[in-house]
Amino acid sequence: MITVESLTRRYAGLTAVDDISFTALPGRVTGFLGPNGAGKSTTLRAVVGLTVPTSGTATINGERFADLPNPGLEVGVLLDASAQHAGRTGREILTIAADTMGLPRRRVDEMLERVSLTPDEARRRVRHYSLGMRQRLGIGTALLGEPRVLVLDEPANGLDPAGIRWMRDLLTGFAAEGGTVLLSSHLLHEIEVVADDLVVIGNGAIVASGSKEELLAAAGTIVRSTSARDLAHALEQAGIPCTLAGDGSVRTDVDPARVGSVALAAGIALTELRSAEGAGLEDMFLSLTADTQREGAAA
Ligand SMILES: Nc1ncnc2c1ncn2[C@@H]1O[C@H](COP(=O)(O)OP(=O)(O)OP(=O)(O)O)[C@@H](O)[C@H]1O
Repeated sequence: MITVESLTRRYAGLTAVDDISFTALPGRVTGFLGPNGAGKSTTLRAVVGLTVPTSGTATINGERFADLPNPGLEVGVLLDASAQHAGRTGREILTIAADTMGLPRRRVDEMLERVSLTPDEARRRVRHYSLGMRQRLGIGTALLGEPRVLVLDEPANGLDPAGIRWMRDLLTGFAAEGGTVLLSSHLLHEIEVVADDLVVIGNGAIVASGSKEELLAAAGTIVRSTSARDLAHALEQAGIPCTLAGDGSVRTDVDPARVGSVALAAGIALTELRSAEGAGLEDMFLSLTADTQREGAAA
């Protein structure tokens, strides 16, 4: 289990993460989503001890990462697949990791096979690896110590379609055996398929968290008109809070019938009116983060 409690991280003049709390539970895949610069990497780095919080805590099974005696046996981490030493071969990287964790060398061969790196690829230097191969090696390093917790930043990055499916099966299988997975991704379809729980962050603050089903069901109404601004104004005049999403739609928590009657009374022609339920993660994401999206703000 990963527990983040009142975590704040400030850099000179900027609060990257502002008093956030959430948990990633065993047996579940928790997807961590947010627009560029929202604070995802900062949070994941704090969880694995690479960033010191300004205040608050992040713990893995109740312990701070820095206090874990042999962290690789408890938590597998893949934050930046390109951060591996480019001059070493894939096999050398896994061997060094196995030695550091006190694992038998045979684990290296098992892991190369598990992440589908061939003996020939394992002998190549990492600088000659494709992004997808680096990602596989990174996953291999993360899984080497058979940890019960995984923390992954954009794990599907660079993988081909078969690789993405492989990663998906690996993560759901890991959670099905009781493991805890916390992963960030911009690939919303991937998150939608793989995640049980979601934590959505915008501008350093949590804007939503809960089970995927709960969050997708509570998505409200999506409406479009020839002028989104006029529609938003009419809804606000009628006391209905709404947001202008980055894709030009207007989102609100009230039901479609109410929105339709306000539009009719205001003489606004609608081009789309529907319940957001079932609209999927992308719509939910855009509506929740509308205030913090660069494109949304520009629009
Ligand atoms: N070492 C640092 N020094 C100063 N500012 C930083 C540092 N690391 C992150 N930031 C700032 O903190 C904010 C959050 O960055 P972070 O990398 O956590 O976002 P993110 O959600 O991972 O974004 P992306 O989706 O683009 O990867 C950004 O404004 C970023 O510029």
